[in-house]
Amino acid sequence: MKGIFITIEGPDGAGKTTQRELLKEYLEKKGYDVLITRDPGGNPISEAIREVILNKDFTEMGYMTELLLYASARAQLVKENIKPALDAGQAVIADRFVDSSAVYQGIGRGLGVDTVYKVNEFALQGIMPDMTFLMDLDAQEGISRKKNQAELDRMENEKMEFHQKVVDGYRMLADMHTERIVKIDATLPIDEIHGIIVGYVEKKLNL
Ligand SMILES: Nc1ncnc2c1ncn2[C@@H]1O[C@H](COP(=O)(O)OP(=O)(O)OP(=O)(O)O)[C@@H](O)[C@H]1O
Ligand SMILES: Cc1cn([C@H]2C[C@H](O)[C@@H](COP(=O)(O)O)O2)c(=O)[nH]c1=O
Repeated sequence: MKGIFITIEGPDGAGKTTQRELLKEYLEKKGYDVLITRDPGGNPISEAIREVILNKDFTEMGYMTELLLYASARAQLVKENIKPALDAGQAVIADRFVDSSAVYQGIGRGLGVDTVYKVNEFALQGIMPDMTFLMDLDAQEGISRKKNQAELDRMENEKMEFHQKVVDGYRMLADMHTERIVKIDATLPIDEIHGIIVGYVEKKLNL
């Protein structure tokens, strides 16, 4: 049996992790075996790559290096965590996936969305999300939600212009993939957003 793969996307601080946890609880109550994970991360190798990518001292990192490091972390995440879980029939909920690369590296860094998907083809092993929820929030509001502004990482430290490109890129991607990506107003209260997500998931899973 093949499981279901749900991703939660959006700019930094948009509420992705909050919604991932609530959806996990909901699906577990419904009897699903759930794996939650994050990209980059989710296993020791991908977490180690994450440390390198987000290190705020590595300001000299090239955009192509950045793209390849995200793809490497994702290759290990797919191999070690996501593929085995889906093969075992689990529900996988990931905080970010390849759409983040499309938007941050493809659009934000200007490498091009096609280049991003081409590079990631090797990492994905044919796996794409069944459903994606986009937490749609303006860039400034997302960054402002981060409690400790002194601890912003290398990506969060980018100029507001970059973060706004990311937000616009997500909106464009959602408009291009309405069959998979659901855009949600992330300024709504947490419970209301959870209710909207549950509505879509119930429909998809016939719950
Ligand atoms: N709908 C909401 N309205 C107001 N605040 C929210 C909402 N959802 C989450 N928050 C708060 O915003 C902050 C960031 O939330 P969260 O960590 O879930 O975002 P994130 O998108 O996972 O962030 P990151 O991109 O850094 O991983 C937290 O303090 C959280 O409690
Ligand atoms: C997967 C992925 C992520 N990013 C960026 C987005 C965030 O700024 C960080 C990840 O931090 P989070 O706390 O897990 O949200 O990395 C990216 O630029 N490209 C990607 O593919």
